[in-house]
Amino acid sequence: MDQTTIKNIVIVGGGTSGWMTAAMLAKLFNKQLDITLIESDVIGTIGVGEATIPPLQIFNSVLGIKESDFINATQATYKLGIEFEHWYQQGDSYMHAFGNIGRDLGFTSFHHYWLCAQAAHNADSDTQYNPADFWRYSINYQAAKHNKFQPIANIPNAQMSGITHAYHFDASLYASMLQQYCSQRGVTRVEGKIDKTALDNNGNIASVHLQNGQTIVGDLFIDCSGFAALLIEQALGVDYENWQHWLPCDSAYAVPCESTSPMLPYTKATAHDAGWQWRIPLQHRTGNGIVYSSQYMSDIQAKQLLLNNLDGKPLAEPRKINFTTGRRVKQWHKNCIAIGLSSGFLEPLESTSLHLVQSAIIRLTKLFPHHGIQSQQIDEFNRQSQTEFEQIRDFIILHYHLNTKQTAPDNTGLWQYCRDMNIPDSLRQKIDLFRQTACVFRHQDELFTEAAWIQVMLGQGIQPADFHPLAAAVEPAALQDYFGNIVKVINTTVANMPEHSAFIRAL
Ligand SMILES: Cc1cc2nc3c(=O)[nH]c(=O)nc-3n(C[C@H](O)[C@H](O)[C@H](O)COP(=O)(O)OP(=O)(O)OC[C@H]3O[C@@H](n4cnc5c(N)ncnc54)[C@H](O)[C@@H]3O)c2cc1C
Repeated sequence: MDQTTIKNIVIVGGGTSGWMTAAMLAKLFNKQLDITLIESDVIGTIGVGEATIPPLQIFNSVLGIKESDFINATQATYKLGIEFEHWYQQGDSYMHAFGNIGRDLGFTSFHHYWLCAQAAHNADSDTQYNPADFWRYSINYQAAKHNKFQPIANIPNAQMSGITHAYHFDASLYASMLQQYCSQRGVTRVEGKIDKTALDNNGNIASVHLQNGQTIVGDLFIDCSGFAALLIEQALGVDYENWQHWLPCDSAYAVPCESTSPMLPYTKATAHDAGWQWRIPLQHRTGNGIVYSSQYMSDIQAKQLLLNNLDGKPLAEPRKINFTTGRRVKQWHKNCIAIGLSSGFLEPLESTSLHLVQSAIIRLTKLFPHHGIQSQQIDEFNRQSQTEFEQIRDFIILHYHLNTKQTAPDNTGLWQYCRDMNIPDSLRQKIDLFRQTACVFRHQDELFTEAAWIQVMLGQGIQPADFHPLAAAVEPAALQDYFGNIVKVINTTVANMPEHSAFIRAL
C-alpha cells in the first residue's frame, strides 16, 4: 500500500480528453491539487469528435457552464438522435431517438402494448406489421423530423417525459473554452513535446522529459495523449485488446463542408458498401466523415465516396485517420490512468467516445487516491471501465450484425462478414431474449436505455415473436385511446415548438 499524498497531477495531452479532465479536477478539488497539463502544438489533436450523447449536459452543468454560453462558444447545435440510413437494408431508415418512447403502464414497457396492438391489427386486416409506426410515439423523433427544438422536461398534463437532448459541437472550440476555464482555476499549461518518461524503482512514472529540456515530476499521471498512448503503452507497456474481429472498420476520412439549410437537430449515419458516413450539422459548418474497413475499400475509393456525398462545398482537404477498435486491458496501471483515445476506441457510430472520457473522469473523482494509491481502487476502476466499454461495444456491434444488405456481387463484403461473425455471448443473449419475448434488460449502470436497445433492434429488423401478457390485459378500445392520446399530445407539443435554428438564434 502506497501512503504518498497525491497532490501533483500531470495530464499529458491537450485534446478534448485532457482539457475535460483538467477542468473537472480543477473545479471539484478546488486548489487541493496542483494540476499541470502538457500538450504539443507540433503534434496537435485528433481534431474530430463533434457528436455527443445526453450526459454531456451534466458534465457542463457540474463545471458551471451555462448551456447558452456553451452553444455560442462552440458553434453547437442540438442533437435529438441519430438517423441510420441503409443499415438494415438498402433504402431503409430508422432513428435512435434519445429519451423515452410512448408511456409505460405500471411495470410493463410501452413497446409491449405497441406490439400487442400491431398483432391485433395484423389479425384484423391485410396490413403488415409496420416497425416505422413505433416512432410516432417518440417526441424526440417527431421534433427531429419536423426540425423543431425546445428543451421541455415533461409534456404538460400527460405524465410523459419531454425532450432529451445532446449536442453537436466544434470539439476544438470546446477544448479552447475549457483551456480558458482551466487557466482561471490555476491549471498550469506547458507546451512542448515529451520525448522520455522516467520510472521509479516500483515501476511508477516519476517524471516526463520534454524536448526543450524541461522535466516535470508528478504523483499521478493522466495519459490523455490520444492514440499515441505515450504513458500507458509506450512507458508502462499495458496491452490493448483488439476488437476488430467484431468491428472491422479501421480507417476514416474527415472533412468539413459548408452548412446547409435547414440545420438538422440530429446526426445522420449512412451505411455504404464497406462502412458508413456521418453528417454532423454545426452552426458554421457541417462535419462529415467516412468510416470504412480497409480490407473491403481502398483509401482512394473511400475519399471519393465521401466527397461525392457532401451536402455542401468542402472547406478543407479530407484528413485520413487510422484506428484499431478495442480497449486498454488496464485503464489504470501503477500511478497512470488512461483517459480518452489512449484508453481504447469504439468507432463513433453512437457518439460514445466523449462520454467514455466523461465517465472515466467521474470514476476517477469518485475513486480518487488522496492518501496513496490502493490496489482496490485500481481494480474497481478497471472493472467498471471494462464493463462500460464492453456494453457499448455490444450496442455498436448490434447495428452491424443485424443487416440483410447485399452489396458485393459475390456477397463476400463487410456486411456479409458482419452478419456471419460470432458475436459476444452478452449480445447474443440480449438479441435472443428480445426476439423471443420482446424483453430488454439492462445490466448494472448500462449506458444505453431500454428504449435505445428497442429502437435499434426493431430498426435492424427484429420482429419479436411475443409480447408481455400484461399488454393483452387492456381492452382493445382502451388501448386505441391510449395510443391516440399519446400521438395527440406529442404532435400538439411539437407543433408549438420553435424551429431548431430559431431557438439557437434566440439564445
Ligand atoms: C474518426 C473519428 C471520429 C470521431 N467522432 C467522435 C464523435 O462524433 N463523438 C465523440 O464523442 N467522439 C468522437 N471521436 C473520438 C474523439 O475524437 C476523442 O475521444 C476526443 O477527441 C478525445 O481525444 P483525445 O483528447 O484522447 O486525443 P487527442 O485529441 O489526439 O489529443 C492528444 C493530445 O496529446 C498530445 N500529445 C501526444 N503526444 C505527445 C507528446 N509526445 N508530447 C506532448 N504532447 C503529446 C497532443 O498534442 C494532443 O494535445 C472520434 C474519433 C475518431 C477517430
